[in-house]
Amino acid sequence: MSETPAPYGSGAGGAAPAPRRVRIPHLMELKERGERWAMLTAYEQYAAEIFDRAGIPVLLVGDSASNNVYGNATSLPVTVDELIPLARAVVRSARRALVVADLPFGSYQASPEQAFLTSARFMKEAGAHAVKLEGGRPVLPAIAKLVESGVPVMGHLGFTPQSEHALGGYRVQGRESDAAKRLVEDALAVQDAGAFAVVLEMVPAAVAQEVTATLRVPTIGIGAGPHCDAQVLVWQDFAGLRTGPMPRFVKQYANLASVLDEAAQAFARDVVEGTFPGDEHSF
Ligand SMILES: Nc1nc(=O)c2c([nH]1)NC[C@@H]1CN(c3ccc(C(=O)N[C@@H](CCC(=O)O)C(=O)O)cc3)CN21
Ligand SMILES: CC(C)C(=O)C(=O)O
Ligand SMILES: [Mg+2]
Repeated sequence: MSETPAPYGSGAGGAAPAPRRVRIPHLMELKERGERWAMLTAYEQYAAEIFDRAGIPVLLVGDSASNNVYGNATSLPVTVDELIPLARAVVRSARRALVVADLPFGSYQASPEQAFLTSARFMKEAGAHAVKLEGGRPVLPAIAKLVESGVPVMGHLGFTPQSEHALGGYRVQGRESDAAKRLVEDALAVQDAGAFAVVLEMVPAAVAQEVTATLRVPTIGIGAGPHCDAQVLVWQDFAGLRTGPMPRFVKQYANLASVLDEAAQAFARDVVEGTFPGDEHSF
């Protein structure tokens, strides 16, 4: 009769049956029905559990862990060995969401074979359900190789942070009409190579609208206007955990930094003043 408490890390549901995992065909159905959806990044257990419980259907273990977990200034330095344990934690913690692992800079550009070996590591060692990689024409053979080999691929066009030095910084892409035309062509090529979705980062809303209308697979916008099939934000941005200047495309839905600031100050004060621990915390 006594209830055994769920062990730490077992998730909120305890003995509840595992809900059905979101599958890629479902994302196509949502597009056909005109239903929009949200994606968030996640890099660890509690964020993954919370977003999964909230019904976010796709979680991205972004290479943005580089500058949101590992303390780097950009996404360039993060390695496969650093991302795999984070992806594993998210896969273990999300019961329903599809978990996509972002392939970091240098782990797929050399050849389709390199892209496959890196993706196989994310799938075998972390249990990732799909991978994401950046770029258009240069990565089409890699996308085709992955898809032929059973690896679902999410594309990423527009501003591609791994190329920030080549692109000359954080800038909107596809503003000129020839660049917009190339973006639509690249998106079609990425789809035709087999990608199941395409992230569009920092592109004019009208261009993202055209890509969204052209593609059969869903577009996922970040700074790409309201017409995409889905939207993605980095979780430390949307939750206000990160402080400092935010890109214009971020909407802050909470202010976790100030919540934790106050909590840390209160804890420190209680310890200094001797009011923590109290009798109720002591044995
Ligand atoms: N926390 C975080 N959020 C992100 O959205 C994000 C990352 N990290 N790391 C990887 C990339 C880098 N990205 C970024 C980073 C900065 C800007 C930025 O500063 N944008 C400014 C300037 C735009 C301009 O000059 O045109 C903005 O106001 O949007 C944009 C995208 C998006 N990704
Ligand atoms: C912002 C998303 C699309 C991303 O690539 C990342 O978080 O690394
Ligand atoms: Mg990324």
